Amino acid sequence: MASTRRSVAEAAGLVWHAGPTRAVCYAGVTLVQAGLPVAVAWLTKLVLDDLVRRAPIEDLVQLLVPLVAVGVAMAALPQAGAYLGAEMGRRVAVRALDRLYLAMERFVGLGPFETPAFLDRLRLAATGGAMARIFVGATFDLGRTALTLCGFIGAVVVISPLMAAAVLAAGIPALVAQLALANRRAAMLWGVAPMQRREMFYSQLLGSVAAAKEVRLFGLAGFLRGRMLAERGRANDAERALDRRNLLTESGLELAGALIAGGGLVWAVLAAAAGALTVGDVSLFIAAVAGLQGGLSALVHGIATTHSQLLAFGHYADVVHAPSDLPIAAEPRPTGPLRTGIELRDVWFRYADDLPWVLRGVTLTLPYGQAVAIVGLNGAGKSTLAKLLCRFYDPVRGSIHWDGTDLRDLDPAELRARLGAVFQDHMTYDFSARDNIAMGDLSALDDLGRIQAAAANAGVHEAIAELPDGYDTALTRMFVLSLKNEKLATGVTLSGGQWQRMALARAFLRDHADFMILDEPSSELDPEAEHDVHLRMRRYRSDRTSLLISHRLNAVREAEVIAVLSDGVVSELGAHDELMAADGPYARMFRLQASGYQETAPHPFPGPPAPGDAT
Ligand SMILES: Nc1ncnc2c1ncn2[C@@H]1O[C@H](COP(=O)(O)OP(=O)(O)OP(=O)(O)O)[C@@H](O)[C@H]1O
Repeated sequence: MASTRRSVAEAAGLVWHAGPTRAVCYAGVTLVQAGLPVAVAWLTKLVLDDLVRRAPIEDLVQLLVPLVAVGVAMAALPQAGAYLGAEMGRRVAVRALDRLYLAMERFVGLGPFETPAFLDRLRLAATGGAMARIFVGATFDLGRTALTLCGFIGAVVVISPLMAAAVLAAGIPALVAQLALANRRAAMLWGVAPMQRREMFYSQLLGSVAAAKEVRLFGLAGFLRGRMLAERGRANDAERALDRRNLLTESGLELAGALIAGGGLVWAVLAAAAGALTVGDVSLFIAAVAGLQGGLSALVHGIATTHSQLLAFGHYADVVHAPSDLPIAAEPRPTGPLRTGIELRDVWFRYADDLPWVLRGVTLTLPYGQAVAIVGLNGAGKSTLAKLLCRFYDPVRGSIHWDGTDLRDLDPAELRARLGAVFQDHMTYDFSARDNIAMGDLSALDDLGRIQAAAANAGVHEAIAELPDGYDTALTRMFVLSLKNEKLATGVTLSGGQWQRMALARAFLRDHADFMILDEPSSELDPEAEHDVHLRMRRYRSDRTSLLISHRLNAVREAEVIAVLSDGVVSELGAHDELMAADGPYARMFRLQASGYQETAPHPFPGPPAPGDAT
């Protein structure tokens, strides 16, 4: 009930903010439209009665003038109403879209976007939001139908209260049945949402450039198509079951309505023959019963449709009113320039309560102006730690401090404005080369000089300059809309290493950042490029606080502090020389990697021993 109230309030707010004057005009037109059919029926009854009793022509004219006026209004008002409604609907839709995506910005962490239930809700919310204009229009229609209905009920009550009660009584079960159906439809939509999500996943895989190689090489197309169709089949089964139920219920209701109308007609004609009703009464009765039944049926359908739209709209309202996924300080402390460093104090973290711990008490200081490197085996939690430093998640236990202030007491947007980062799974935007780099700092969107400097720092300037349209070349094989001149273009794609340099250029664009996170920034580069990029990064990092994550130990050896992460804790800490002298796991990993570059190194994938080999 509370959620219904909230949805109704949200819809009313959307209408009001879309333009109060327009809303009032639309409501006025709707109100007048509602009264017109009843006025026509009543005036027709009076005209017929006057005709039967041979009333003077002046009396008839007095009735015919308003009857014609009402007819004209009935012809003209729907167009005016449709225009006002459509304009209001467009404005409502824009505002709904804006509010939904504004609300999504409130989710400052990554958690919700990794939760299937949230993703389903988001999809339904987007549908519900897009439905806002239909929902609002349907609500006004519903109001008009209800008012017309009240007018006809009044008319039938005047002639026969008993008949009015019978027709109304027939409508109540219909209303209850339709509401139940609407609830079932909403539950069905929620139930099939995961199937639709999976179906979309398979269909996207089948059409995705990224998956095309493996799909073809491993012959996955048939398998994926089968799974996609299986999901569609399950969703169809659920829809079919509901449609069958609808069919039975609605046929029964229509039949009952027809029987009541027929019975009423017989009664009215017999009553008129016996002199209990006038001819005008019969005409009004026929018009009123038809209007009442039509109106009741429209009302029942309208309520059911609006109700199911309201339930869909509820998902939209849920998302729009959802609090942030991470607690945001009511009065955040300012995030000043980094002065002393960043500290992790006994940080414990797991992605969900039912998942294993990734970090089990990490304590580490990243001193101001120094480069700290984190190394460790796959899955040790290095990227997780980097994400915690961006406050994409909060530690489950322990805390992270920026110059002594807990990250939870800072404004996440202010904190992130002070960070630069290259993530292991960096983005490749289907934009132009210029826009791709500008995503790192939108203030540089129109400053080609800054973009070129960042590209040069990342060692990708020459490659971009040689593209057909230089920095304006679209980096995609899809059709894209340039952010700059809104022209459609298709372009070229870059190699993996070039994309990685683009990600670096984005990070370098933030040359004002206090703290730089580089998570495997050179994993896709050839040895020469890697060497080059590391030289550039070293230059860039000097006098800056940075965190470097890399499996290439040669790349991290110059960091002031190297932390080895294993079993969820920092197991070794120190400069390269200290760690080598300690001869622990770091030294072993380093020697193992170095041995890979020796000509006499053992084969990395030794085959099974040959027959006769000594064991
Ligand atoms: N979004 C997520 N949801 C659930 N578990 C996750 C998520 N991201 C990572 N994990 C798990 O957390 C653990 C640590 O992952 P993480 O990516 O931090 O390791 P890593 O040290 O960076 O590994 P690699 O060297 O392979 O990049 C892994 O077991 C991984 O499965």
